[in-house]
Amino acid sequence: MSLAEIRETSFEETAGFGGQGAVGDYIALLKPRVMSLVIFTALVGVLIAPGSLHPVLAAVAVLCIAVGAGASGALNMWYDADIDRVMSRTRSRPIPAGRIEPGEALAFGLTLSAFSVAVLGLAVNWLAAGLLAFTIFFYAVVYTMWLKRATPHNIVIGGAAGAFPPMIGWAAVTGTVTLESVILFLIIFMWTPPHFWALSLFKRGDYEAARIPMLPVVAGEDVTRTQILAYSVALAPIGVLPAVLGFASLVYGIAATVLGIAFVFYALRVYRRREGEAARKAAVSLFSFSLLYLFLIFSLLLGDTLVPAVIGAIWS
Ligand code: HEM
Ligand SMILES: CC(C)=CCC/C(C)=C/CC/C(C)=C/COP(=O)(O)OP(=O)(O)O
Repeated sequence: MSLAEIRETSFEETAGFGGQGAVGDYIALLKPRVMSLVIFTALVGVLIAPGSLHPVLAAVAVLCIAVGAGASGALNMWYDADIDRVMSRTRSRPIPAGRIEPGEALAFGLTLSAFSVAVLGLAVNWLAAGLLAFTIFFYAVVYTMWLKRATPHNIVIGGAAGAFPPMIGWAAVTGTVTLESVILFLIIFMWTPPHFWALSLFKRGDYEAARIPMLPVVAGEDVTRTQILAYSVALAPIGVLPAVLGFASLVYGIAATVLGIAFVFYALRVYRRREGEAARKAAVSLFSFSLLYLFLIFSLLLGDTLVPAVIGAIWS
């Protein structure tokens, strides 16, 4: 996280300086920082998929995924305003802080959702649009309205929503869902639990106060540490699969192996350091590294496609 969150400040707190319902508050409803990585993974899905999509349509596809992702963030904030009001990390968001009316946020989220799905379907293809609609529904309804408040497995199942964007990007170009796009999905799916549980270890008090059944609250910190390690150990080889299956290079394979080992190393530190400031620092480090890991894995996949293309263009 931006370490802004660790410092108890957030983008949402800096937004809204222009007064009630200012543009900055509407941007904050889109959860721009979290969504930036979501959008990057979708962009990589578009750029590495085989086949050709006109560059303008490719840009439209990424824009629609970005708007749809932001819209689902706004719907999440509309529904979660009651618990966001209780948690220190989220209480300055536009709705709990009273800068945006809940009804306005709902209308904003629904309008952008419908707009992004319709434009993607009309301009690109309806498989990608259907996947986008499903992802928005999964995050805003299945995760936010149901799982988040119902079960400590909320992240594992609900996290699937965050894993769809590269598959949507891939489908925008190819019109299909293939093994390659399923692997991209799996990487993010296995990455999400350690990403979030690391944060929840040092934000446990917030979730307790809001009565959200996150794993450390319900099962305890030791179980959470074991789960983090288990998912990290599973993630490391899945991150290498693109090279093993032949749709990424040896360079990618070596780099993904090193990154996977580093991920397990950070998870092991969380597992071993259980007390006081050392425990908190280990969890913060794993959370920060999780963001770097996903960014680098998708950057490497992009490099695999772009570098040969650029070299080819220079030589020809
Ligand atoms: C259900 C799944 C997920 C949960 C519960 C979750 C939860 C969180 C939370 C609570 C934060 C703290 C900061 C904030 O509110 O801005 C955060 C930060 C972040 N998450 Fe996740 N996350 C999930 C999935 C994802 C996915 C799939 C991505 C990207 C592919 C992602 C990317 C990020 C980024 C980039 C940040 C840092 C934001 C900043 O700089 O402040 N997250 N996540
Ligand atoms: C294309 C598309 C629709 C993409 C959506 C991608 C997606 C579901 C990303 C998950 C991001 C996230 C912050 C989840 C946490 O919600 P939370 O409510 O637990 O976190 P909070 O407490 O910060 O609100």
